Amino acid sequence: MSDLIEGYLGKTVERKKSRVPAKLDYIQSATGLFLGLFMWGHMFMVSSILVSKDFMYAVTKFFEASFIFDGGEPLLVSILAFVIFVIFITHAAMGMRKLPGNFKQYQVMKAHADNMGHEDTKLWFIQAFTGFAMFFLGSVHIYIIMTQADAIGPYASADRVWSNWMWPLYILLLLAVEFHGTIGLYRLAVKWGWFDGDDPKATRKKLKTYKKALTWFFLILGFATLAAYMKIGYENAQAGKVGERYTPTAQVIELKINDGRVA
Ligand code: HEM
Ligand code: HEM
Repeated sequence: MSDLIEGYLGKTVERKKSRVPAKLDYIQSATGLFLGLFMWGHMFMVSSILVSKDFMYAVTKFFEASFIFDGGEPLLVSILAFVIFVIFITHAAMGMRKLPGNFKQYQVMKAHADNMGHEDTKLWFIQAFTGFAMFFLGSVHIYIIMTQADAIGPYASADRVWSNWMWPLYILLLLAVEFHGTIGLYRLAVKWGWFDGDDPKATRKKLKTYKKALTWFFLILGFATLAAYMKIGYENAQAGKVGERYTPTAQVIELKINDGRVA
């Protein structure tokens, strides 16, 4: 009954405003923070290919807990991807509340932003746009990784990027997630006053510089990584090796020794 009254009148029986919006904001910030930090880790793990194929192979096997399960267990990566997907969907559901719902709302927001000429208000627009794009781009990626966790590795990932045409999607997703993530973390720091100190204005300026530096850093790292997978995928396609799995150098040497070819 009280839900019904609040539903129609926008106030509880005690004439108080609901606390739900504040809770939803908190969930949005918490999931955003988690995803933002997760993505930093993610970009470093994925960029292991820039060191060497063997290193990327070792990182993959580490996440499959090959130190416990012989040869690794990709199901663990599927479970991790599922958990991330749930957090991603929760965050997106909270984010939907902030997107303009019709053209009139959009027009009001745009006029307000233009009129204010305030950089942080413009940042909000970028965040709404990149967030919307990730509904589609992020879902495709996470679903594929979750259902094909056994196909992660120096060759399998490169084949997916090149031969399975994931690179155009990754270019867009990389741009969206890097802008959205760093702007989001910046906004969080400002919103909750994490590093305010004695002079919040000076802090905001500093935070802006960090934001810019981090965006550039992760974009350059991300595009270098993507180029590395594209190159390996292209070479595999040229050599007719698409679908072949990578054998780490140590294992190749061992095989050769067992074969009697190396004394
Ligand atoms: C479908 C996917 C997503 C949608 C629709 C979405 C939407 C949004 C929106 C609209 C905001 C603005 C909230 C505000 O300023 O009041 C936001 C904030 C944020 N998002 Fe996302 N987002 C998505 C995915 C992600 C991902 C993958 C990350 C990780 C990099 C992320 C990190 C953040 C952060 C750190 C914030 C700041 C939280 C806050 O201001 O409370 N988001 N998101
Ligand atoms: C547990 C969850 C996740 C796992 C295990 C994972 C794994 C991977 C792997 C293995 C790659 C290399 C390419 C491939 O194999 O297809 C990759 C690339 C990529 N992932 Fe994820 N991913 C996860 C979640 C996410 C999320 C939530 C986002 C952003 C919304 C994201 C954005 C990207 C981007 C942009 C690339 C291209 C990398 C680059 O250009 O440097 N991933 N991911």
